[in-house]
Amino acid sequence: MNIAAEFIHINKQFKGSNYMALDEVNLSIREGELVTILGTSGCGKTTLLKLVNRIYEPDSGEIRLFGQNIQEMDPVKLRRSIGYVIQQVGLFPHMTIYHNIATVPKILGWDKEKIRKREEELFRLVNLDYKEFKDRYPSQLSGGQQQRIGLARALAADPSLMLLDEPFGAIDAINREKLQDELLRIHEASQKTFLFVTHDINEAFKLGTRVLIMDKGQVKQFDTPEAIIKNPADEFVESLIRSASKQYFITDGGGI
Ligand SMILES: Nc1ncnc2c1ncn2[C@@H]1O[C@H](COP(=O)(O)OP(=O)(O)OP(=O)(O)O)[C@@H](O)[C@H]1O
Repeated sequence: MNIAAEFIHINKQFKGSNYMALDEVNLSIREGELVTILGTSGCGKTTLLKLVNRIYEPDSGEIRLFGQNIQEMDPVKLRRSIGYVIQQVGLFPHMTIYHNIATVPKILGWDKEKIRKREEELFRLVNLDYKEFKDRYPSQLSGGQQQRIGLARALAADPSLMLLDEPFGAIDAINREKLQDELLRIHEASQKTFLFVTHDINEAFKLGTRVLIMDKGQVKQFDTPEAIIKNPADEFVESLIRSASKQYFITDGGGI
């Protein structure tokens, strides 16, 4: 299987800070994986994502996407080739849902018919009725619906990599479960590589094909949910698992 993203000796320390936001991070992520990134507040999860779309630059080290060093890529083109979903959604308030989703396809020069077909496909994918929602403005949608549109917009130009930073963090528990199930379905259907930041342990273990556990800028463990539960790498990982709700760790089947 191809390698989608590689982090090679990545270090990052913010100006004025006396510790490393990322400390010697080495990772290799395969194409098609849904990697969840889990850790305590301030451990470097968001920084790791923002290095991938070059909102931040590392102090040292190299990041490769599909074999290409991102330092050698034009940052604007790079960002257009990556889907990015954040907790605050970030839809343009003065644009209809249709035009929000069409932003990147328009920049890429798609014709109207191609955009319309893609929109219909995306609405189906995120489970919203095209006719009902396309002409609404973001403020006329619930938080969960907005986040679905955020997801659709990020997927619009068929990016090979999706970065998701706590996308469901502000959604109530019931809708959050639904969105998680939809995300799993979308990932399965798209076979794209997803990097998903969360501080919710249940979410990380439910969604991740592999879970990346971080603490103080360092990778503590990177493995499948089952392997982490069976063999936590150290006390930090063990205590994280212990602190999780019983939902995914103690079930009738005895596992996740
Ligand atoms: N732009 C910045 N300038 C200075 N320090 C920063 C900046 N961005 C992040 N940091 C610091 O780097 C460290 C890692 O931050 P980061 O946002 O990556 O953490 P996180 O794991 O995503 O946390 P959370 O779960 O709370 O969002 C923190 O100590 C944070 O204060």
